[in-house]
Amino acid sequence: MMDIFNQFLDPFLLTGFLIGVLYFYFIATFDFWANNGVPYRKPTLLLGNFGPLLLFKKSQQDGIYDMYNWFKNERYFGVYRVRSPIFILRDPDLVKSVCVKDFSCFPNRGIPVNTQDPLSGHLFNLEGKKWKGLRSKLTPTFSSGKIKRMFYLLVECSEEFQKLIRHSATGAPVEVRELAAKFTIDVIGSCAFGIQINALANEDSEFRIMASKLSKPSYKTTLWRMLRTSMPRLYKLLGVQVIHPEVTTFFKNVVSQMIREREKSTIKRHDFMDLLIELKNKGSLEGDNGSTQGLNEEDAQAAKDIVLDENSIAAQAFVFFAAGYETSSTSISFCLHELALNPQIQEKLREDILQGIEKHDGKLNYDSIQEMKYLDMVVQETLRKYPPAPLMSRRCEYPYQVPGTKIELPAGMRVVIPTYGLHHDPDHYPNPEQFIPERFTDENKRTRHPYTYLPFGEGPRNCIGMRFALLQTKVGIISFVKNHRVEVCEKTTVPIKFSKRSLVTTSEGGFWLKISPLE
Ligand code: HEM
Repeated sequence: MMDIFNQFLDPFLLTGFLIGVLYFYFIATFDFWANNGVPYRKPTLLLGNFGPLLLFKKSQQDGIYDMYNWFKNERYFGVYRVRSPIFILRDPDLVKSVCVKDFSCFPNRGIPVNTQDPLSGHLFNLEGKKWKGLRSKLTPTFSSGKIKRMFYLLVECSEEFQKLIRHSATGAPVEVRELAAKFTIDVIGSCAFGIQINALANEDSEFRIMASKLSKPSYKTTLWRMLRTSMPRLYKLLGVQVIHPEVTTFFKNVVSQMIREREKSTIKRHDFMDLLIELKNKGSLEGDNGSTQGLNEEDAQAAKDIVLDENSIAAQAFVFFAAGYETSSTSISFCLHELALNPQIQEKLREDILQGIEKHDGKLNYDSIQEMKYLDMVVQETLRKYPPAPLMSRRCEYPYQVPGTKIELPAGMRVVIPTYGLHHDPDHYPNPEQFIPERFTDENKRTRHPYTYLPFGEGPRNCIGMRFALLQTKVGIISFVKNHRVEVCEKTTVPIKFSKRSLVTTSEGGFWLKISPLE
């Protein structure tokens, strides 16, 4: 007996045994799709079907596009991320079922979160009743009325932005993403945190430093993210903090200081910080009895039960910043890139913008932007060709029979909506690589399935900041195009190469363009 035990302790045998256990652990799930009659591709040990993405050989956009095209005639297919099966939808009717019709089965994204992180309790991460309560509470802060009152803050930032654009219009190549990011950092800083950051003027602004820590993930955070999807239990057990502690401390301090200042002052700025503080102190917004309207009794109670304390305000302001600054600045940059490649579209856009401003006594106001129809089409086409979020995720909360099939997804299954694949499918968008704003005339939109266009997601879990995001993206584009021409230069990359590391769709080497003032 002792002999067998000693033999087992032999380092070679022990290593062999452990390798065997690990091998069976990693392949144990690999028959899941075959057993369920779902089309799939043979996965690779340790990486599943995500090898090129996990090893940074491909961008998320290219990876999703390839997967989407593996099964051209199917409504759905299965893949493995490391060892976890994931169900991917191709049929827009199924997207509608998951996001809207059967939302009660898919209310959460299923991205593991470590709640030890003080900023983790934000809307994007929360689940179940906590999410529903907070979403109902926050929705009125994004109403068109509230955003209209904030518009003057966007105009202030746009004026600073135009000075910087004028300064950069020397005819030499300019990296426009850097400029656009300074603008969106200023806008979100001003509207969400209530402070004038002045990233546009101040190269060393702390907000800019924190923003770059957020958008450029280090090798360490990338590895943690891999662990999060491949071994969520271990990830939670280790209590890993994906957000850098320095970033957490910074945002928490900014918010506590702001709350203290605002509570002493009687001046209203009408920004998100004012609204969040009002929610903290009064439970709902003045003149708004709608935050619990349309909810059943249980959900209305959940909304009332949500108490916004200082930590929670910091977490919401943080997610508005994290979800809003880079998505909008890259959208502005992609749009400028396309305008430089398509001078006739740029000309038509400028006319639309100048006419809109002229109609409103030469002023850029909220209403004039709503009337710029061609601008809206250009922005929609930009978000189609370059959706900032290339995919969306949902988790099945209880066994779900996929409509029109005999397939039953078990509780816990991740379902992915491949936004980038749908936006580049020639069956929905002929010549998908061409930039054609006319795809978004009312008439053309009516000819398409609405669930083939998903830049802001869909259903009750869609982007709460959509209205604000569109507004700041449009103000950013207007600031450029109104008085300046953008052109390609020797440093412009055509076609764009997507970054292999970034979670948000962006170009690998930046967006280099030439800016010149209009005569
Ligand atoms: C062009 C800019 C933007 C794009 C393309 C975008 C896109 C998205 C997408 C695709 C989602 C996930 C939707 C889903 O799962 O169905 C999302 C969620 C979210 N976005 Fe945005 N976003 C943008 C800007 C903003 C801004 C400016 C804010 C805040 C000020 C914001 C706040 C949020 C929040 C809080 C969520 C989570 C909502 C929830 O889970 O209830 N986003 N966004």
